[in-house]
Amino acid sequence: MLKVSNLTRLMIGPVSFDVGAGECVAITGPSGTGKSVLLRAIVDLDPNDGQVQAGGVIRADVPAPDWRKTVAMLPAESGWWLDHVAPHFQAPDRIRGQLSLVGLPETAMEWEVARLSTGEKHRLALLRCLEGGPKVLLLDEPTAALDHDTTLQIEALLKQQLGKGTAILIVTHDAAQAKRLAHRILRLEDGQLQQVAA
Ligand SMILES: Nc1ncnc2c1ncn2[C@@H]1O[C@H](COP(=O)(O)OP(=O)(O)OP(=O)(O)O)[C@@H](O)[C@H]1O
Repeated sequence: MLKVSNLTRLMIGPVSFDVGAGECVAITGPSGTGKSVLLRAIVDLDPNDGQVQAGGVIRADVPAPDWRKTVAMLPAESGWWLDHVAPHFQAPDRIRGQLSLVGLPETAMEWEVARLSTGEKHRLALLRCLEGGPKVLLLDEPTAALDHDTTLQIEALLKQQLGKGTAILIVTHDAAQAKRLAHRILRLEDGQLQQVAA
């Protein structure tokens, strides 16, 4: 589903790897090694070299906004540019019914952004990422701000996505989470990816 070939950006690469439909690959590695830089390069937020394809779409052939409909990224810090939650979604009424999947009440759609906790922002941003039905999800420490039970709830949602055939590349420092979710674990160190576990 996701095919990365000879990608280079700053201290990374060239790296090549695939993530299949319905497959979850975890990226681990020391702090500052370039895990977020790698995700940002794949989603084409920063200049980089190499070829990236997703679901048969070649990144170089489509405008960036179309690419990001196919490959959606949840950054470590999500962006919020309006005062309230609802207008950040394309179809807030439809998403309202999904808030319980991330442990939030339906009223959260009406909340002011200024009151959101870090974990609430993360959970809402994940629903926002999923709204467009991306084929590939890039997740940068999606549960870093969450308690254990909510983390498991988010993981259940991610497993549902995997069941639908979404490919997931997740950066996590949580070895137990990588074990629970990932089919393969890659470690990024010195600019290169090494498979560390099946
Ligand atoms: N635009 C940029 N220009 C130059 N250096 C950058 C840029 N963005 C990030 N870096 C540097 O690249 C390195 C890797 O950053 P990155 O955020 O990818 O680390 P990480 O592996 O995700 O770390 P952590 O686990 O702490 O989140 C850091 O030293 C960072 O300062």
